[in-house]
Amino acid sequence: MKNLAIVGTGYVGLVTGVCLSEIGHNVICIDIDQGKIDKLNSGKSPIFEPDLEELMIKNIKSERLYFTTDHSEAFKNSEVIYIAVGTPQKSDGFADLTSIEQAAIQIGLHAKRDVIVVTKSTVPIGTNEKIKNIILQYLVSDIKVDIVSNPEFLREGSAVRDTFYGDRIVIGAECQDAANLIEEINKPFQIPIFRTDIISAEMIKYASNAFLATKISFINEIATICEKIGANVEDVAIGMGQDSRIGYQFLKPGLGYGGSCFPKDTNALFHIATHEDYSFALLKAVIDVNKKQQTLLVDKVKQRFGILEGKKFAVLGLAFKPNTDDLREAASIVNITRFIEEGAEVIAFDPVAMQNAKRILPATVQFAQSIEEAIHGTDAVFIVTEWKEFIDFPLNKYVELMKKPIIFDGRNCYSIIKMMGYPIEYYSIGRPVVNENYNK
Ligand SMILES: NC(=O)C1=CN([C@@H]2O[C@H](COP(=O)(O)OP(=O)(O)OC[C@H]3O[C@@H](n4cnc5c(N)ncnc54)[C@H](O)[C@@H]3O)[C@@H](O)[C@H]2O)C=CC1
Ligand SMILES: O=C(O)[C@H]1O[C@H](OP(=O)(O)OP(=O)(O)OC[C@H]2O[C@@H](n3ccc(=O)[nH]c3=O)[C@H](O)[C@@H]2O)[C@H](O)[C@@H](O)[C@@H]1O
Repeated sequence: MKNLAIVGTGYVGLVTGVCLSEIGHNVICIDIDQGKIDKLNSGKSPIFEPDLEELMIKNIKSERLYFTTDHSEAFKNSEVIYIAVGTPQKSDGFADLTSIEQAAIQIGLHAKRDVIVVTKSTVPIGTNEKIKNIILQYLVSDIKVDIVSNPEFLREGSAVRDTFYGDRIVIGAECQDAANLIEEINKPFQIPIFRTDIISAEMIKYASNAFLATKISFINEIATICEKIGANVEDVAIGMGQDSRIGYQFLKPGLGYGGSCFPKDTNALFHIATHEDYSFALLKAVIDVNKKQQTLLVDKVKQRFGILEGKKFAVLGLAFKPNTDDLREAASIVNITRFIEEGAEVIAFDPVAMQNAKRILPATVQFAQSIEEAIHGTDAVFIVTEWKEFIDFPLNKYVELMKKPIIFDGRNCYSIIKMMGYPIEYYSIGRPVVNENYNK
């Protein structure tokens, strides 16, 4: 059992802190956001993540999990300090390392005993070395500092599960004693550990996200061709995935990838390559395909209606994926903004992301309290996030409640065969249109 500090209580920091306390460590989480820390200290999670709050409360009660805004208090007894602050995209495409640099300065100023600093945040190649240099530059106490890169692979919406059942834990280190200690801390998770040097660990994270993004853009391109030739992309993906070298995962076509990571990390890796005088042409294509994919439904609806002015649209799903309240780079934002610009009226519904959405979406967007309220009297429904509620929603209700039942499904929630049994015009991604122009 070790004394650990985690800097940053966002998706990664909070989940990491809670899970490390659950396997027996003493964990203190630090954030500069007083509001977040107050909320955490009152037993409430500031983010929606399945199982997180229950596990958090359990470990607070067991006195293994604490929250503070005071770096000096948090670092005083910590043998290991994890950095899990944000690394958002800057306007030039590179990662913004301001929070990382701040965290490194605070470690330099406040660490009081020999310490291993573990970087969980996704950072450009060479950043761990920079972190070490900043810490040493600001170091007040006479202590030894080692750096370990331990990139995070969890997904939002299944973050707790991913932490307990991940495929691998990557540990990049120069000092083998430091790597041994991080391995020992993680042992109770019983997840295979892969050890390497720091730079390779940094690259593993970017390469993994870029590869997953490539799979998504690839299947989205195949989906577009399927629409043109009359094939069904879902069958194509199954037939491809049966080859274990390809696999089924991340071959789900839709409105492209959103979220806080794939868009920023693909851009960051592209810029890292460019900085090294290499044009990463494949990754550039992945990024371009994704941009086009996000607004595919706008093209489809314009083709169907001509002009959108005066139409009333329901948008089901605002989060960038189900089981999260996160709207960062969500397809809902670009689509809704385009609908409003084109003169349509928009009423939106999401089971958990509406509070966050109200801060981001144009002020004219209306919000419904249920699917029924959202779709009532509308000219078309757009499914942007594949929440289970939408998948399970009785199809006859679209027929009953909409002006004329027309669905543009950006996430292929319903089977084509099932849709054929309803008088609903149904446009999805990479599959034949059902009842085309039925209501015209
Ligand atoms: N969100 C995700 O699913 C994943 C994110 N990552 C990476 O992990 C990193 C963190 O991402 P998120 O958790 O999504 O970020 P986030 O934006 O949700 O949280 C970051 C937190 O750090 C706090 N913070 C900033 N500077 C601080 C400082 N000096 N001291 C203490 N707290 C400070 C902020 O107030 C904020 O609460 C990023 O590099 C991201 O790319 C990696 C894997 C998954
Ligand atoms: O670095 C990160 O932050 C994380 O980024 C992703 O996790 P996340 O963004 O939470 O969610 P995903 O499930 O990967 O979905 C990302 C986006 O891709 C889309 N997607 C995913 C899979 C698919 O087959 N098709 C598809 O369009 C989703 O709708 C979503 O918009 C990775 O899956 C994690 O391994 C990684 O740790």
